[in-house]
Amino acid sequence: MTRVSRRGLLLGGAAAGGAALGGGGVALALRDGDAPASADADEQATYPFEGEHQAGITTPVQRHLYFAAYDLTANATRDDLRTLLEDWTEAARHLAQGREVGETGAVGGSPLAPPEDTGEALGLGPNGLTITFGLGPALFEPGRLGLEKKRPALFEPLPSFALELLDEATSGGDLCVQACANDPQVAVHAIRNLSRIAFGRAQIRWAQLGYGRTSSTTRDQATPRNLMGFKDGTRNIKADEADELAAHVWSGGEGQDWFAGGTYLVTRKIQMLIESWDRTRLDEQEAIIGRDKGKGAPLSGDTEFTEPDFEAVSTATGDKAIPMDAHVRLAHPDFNTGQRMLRRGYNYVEGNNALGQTSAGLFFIAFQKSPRQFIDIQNALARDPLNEYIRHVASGFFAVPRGVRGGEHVAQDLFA
Ligand SMILES: C=CC1=C(C)c2cc3[nH]c(cc4nc(cc5[nH]c(cc1n2)c(C)c5CCC(=O)O)C(CCC(=O)O)=C4C)c(C)c3C=C
Ligand SMILES: [Fe+2]
Repeated sequence: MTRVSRRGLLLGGAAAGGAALGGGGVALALRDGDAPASADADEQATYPFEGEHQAGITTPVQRHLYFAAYDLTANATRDDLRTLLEDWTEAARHLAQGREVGETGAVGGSPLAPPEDTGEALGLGPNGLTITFGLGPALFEPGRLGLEKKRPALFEPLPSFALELLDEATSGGDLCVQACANDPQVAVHAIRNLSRIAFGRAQIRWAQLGYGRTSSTTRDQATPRNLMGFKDGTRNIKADEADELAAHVWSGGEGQDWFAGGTYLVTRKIQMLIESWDRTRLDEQEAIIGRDKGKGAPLSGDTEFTEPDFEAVSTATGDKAIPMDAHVRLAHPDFNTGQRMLRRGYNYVEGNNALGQTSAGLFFIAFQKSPRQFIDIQNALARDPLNEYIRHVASGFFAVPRGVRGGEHVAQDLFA
């Protein structure tokens, strides 16, 4: 289906049917847990689309995100869903290698017909693009697509949470696609072309652009900062922690074989009251998070990666060094029956509102084997003083099927 690699075009080479990147060994194929080591390597990186689990979960977090949720058209059938996932899988296999969509790509077709590929990624490398597909709970509603008997036991809509102010129009969805890449245009190109492919079967319900990762999934990546200025992702689950991934991220299927090796994806658009935060004393900011703002160490002391000591007492105040309601205490596995999650969020900035306040925040993304992990930790955060400075304004919840192997399409066993 794919005509030519985008890099092949940049180098002036025709590469019909060739490797992901033409031009004398410029390709940099990485395993899912490996991070590229330079800017050029970032641009040339490719991650395998196929694997035991979908890419874009443990993959070293790329710099940009374009996330889209889709609704099936009102009269779409189970067969429409299956063929859509088939077509999306085929396109994603090629996009992940930095190749154009369609037989004739962006400029190789008839001048009398619209091009098959939209073309804005011509000349850009693969940029480590990963495409991750998810299914929304409404697909399993009785009487809708005949999939009710295939619903994983834990896949119920999320409950409502304290203080959230969700916008329905930018929440939920029947399907989701997470595109992550080191170049924003590459991520946007992927979603745009997948949306074209969906035409007549599904349309975008909401989409979110994110920049500046707010977590790391490998030890090679420095911990990035969120828009509150704090290092975020220090204690995230890392790609090489196989036992932690098995314990907290990969589902056993809940009696549904098609879902074994999958995971649940929760997104939360969390608006930050940036201007109020910026007028808050440094020591108060640090007490709210429970970590030092400079190096990211827990307030109990030492370095970023030192385990927090929740019993340590501040000699200055006689109180607990990490306050009883600090974010990192409330979210820590020790106080949440050992539960953890793999976080993979991004910053977002969307101009200003009518009051001149910055419309910015965290597009929180977490993968977990059970929705309970998110629910319990989010409930624990109900008394987080951080809530004075944030508001959850949108929510997404999806079942992410296992990865595909040669010739398969995403969620193939769902239709068996
Ligand atoms: C329900 C889950 C979580 C939401 C929502 C959430 C929002 C949120 N978090 C920060 C900033 C930080 N979070 C940190 C750690 C951390 N946060 C969660 C969960 C949620 N956060 C967890 C599970 C953890 C790790 C706890 C642990 O195992 O120790 C940190 C510290 C650095 C780190 O470990 O990542 C920061 C900083 C913001 C600003 C925010 C909402 C806007
Ligand atoms: Fe957090």
